Amino acid sequence: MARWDALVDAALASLAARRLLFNTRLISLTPPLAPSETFAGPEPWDRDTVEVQIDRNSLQQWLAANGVVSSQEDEVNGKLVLFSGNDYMCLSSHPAVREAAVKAAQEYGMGPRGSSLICGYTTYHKLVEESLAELQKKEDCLLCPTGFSANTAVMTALGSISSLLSAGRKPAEDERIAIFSDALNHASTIDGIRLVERQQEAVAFVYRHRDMSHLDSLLSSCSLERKVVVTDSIFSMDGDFALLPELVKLRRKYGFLLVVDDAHGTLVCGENGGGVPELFGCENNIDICLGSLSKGVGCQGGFIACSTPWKRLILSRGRSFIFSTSLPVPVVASVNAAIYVSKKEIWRRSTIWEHVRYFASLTKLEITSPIIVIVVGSEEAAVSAHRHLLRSGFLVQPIRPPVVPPNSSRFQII
Ligand SMILES: Cc1ncc(COP(=O)(O)O)c(C=O)c1O
Repeated sequence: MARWDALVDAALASLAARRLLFNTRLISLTPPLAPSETFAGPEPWDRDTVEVQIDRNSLQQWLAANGVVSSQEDEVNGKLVLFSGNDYMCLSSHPAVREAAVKAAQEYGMGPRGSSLICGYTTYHKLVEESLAELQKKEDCLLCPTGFSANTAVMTALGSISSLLSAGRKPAEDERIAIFSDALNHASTIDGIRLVERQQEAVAFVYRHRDMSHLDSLLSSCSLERKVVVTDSIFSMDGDFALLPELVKLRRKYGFLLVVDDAHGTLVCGENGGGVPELFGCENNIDICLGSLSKGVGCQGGFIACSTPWKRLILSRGRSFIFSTSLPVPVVASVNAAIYVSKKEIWRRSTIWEHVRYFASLTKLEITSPIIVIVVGSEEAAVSAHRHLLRSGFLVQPIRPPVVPPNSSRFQII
């Protein structure tokens, strides 16, 4: 989007003039070797990611929580099958991922502990940024401590454009950024928007969940020029996809900046694991694609894939990136190994989708993504079903108000 490119360039020039344009400072470490072994199908360790041992006291406490009185019959053997984790690809327990973390820890401990702008950015971080940029078909990428901080960093950097271009005064109303956000976006996006609203750098418009005609009417009646639309790619509480092709059409019509949080799609969706943008073939029409490294990648951290000028702006103005310690080297080494494995063991991705189809055929529910949501209604019904599931050996966390609206308590099965 030419308009946004010009705005980012102007913001960067303003930062440069004030000597506030930062960059990461590379600490040189010997690059990690490629993992020694990958596998043609599931192995026993894959079970480690979906099975946990719970001691009897904890289990009693879980059962007793929420006012439910537990009883003798509540004694289960303590081994639970997890349906509440986000480790879609079962990569967290992969030998290559473990080995990479161990090796890096032995060689470097946790690595230099500081913000990436001070001393926390190493050859390992750079390598992972490069492979994520390639995966997301973007020019560049920035690693962040978490997916949450990636979202707030993007929002504060966006908001800073209004301040930087308003020559030292509070941005006038027509200089603010109009952020259009899906009603069911993740808390990290919402908090990021709240921050920039508080700074009077942006005005937020919340459109009804996936309602493109509502978004269209909000966009057409908004006189602010600097428009941004932000959406999750898969909504974690409903398990449905953002309508990316329709958003791309609206982007063409209005010239807004499109920001997608692909936290649940990275490695999971698309032929190469490029996420929901790859699934819909619209990577080139998404300006900023961010995500989490704690879900499909099975490790920890967040990333922002974008153009180099955007990266420069975010690392100079994204407060949750600047003022936070960078990811430890063993974690980054494990992310590097996980991405490598996901390219080699493509059966992992197809297995997820086989499971989705199998679950749909068993339950006859209309299921479209690997986040399966079963709405049970009242909190009491959810707590009682949760207890029943626990006693049957399944850990499926109920999601209740205020996270979801009253009377729509549900199970999120991942
Ligand atoms: C859509 C979405 N965005 C961002 C996040 C935050 O990611 P992280 O756990 O890496 O902070 C989550 C995690 O729950 C999420 O579901």
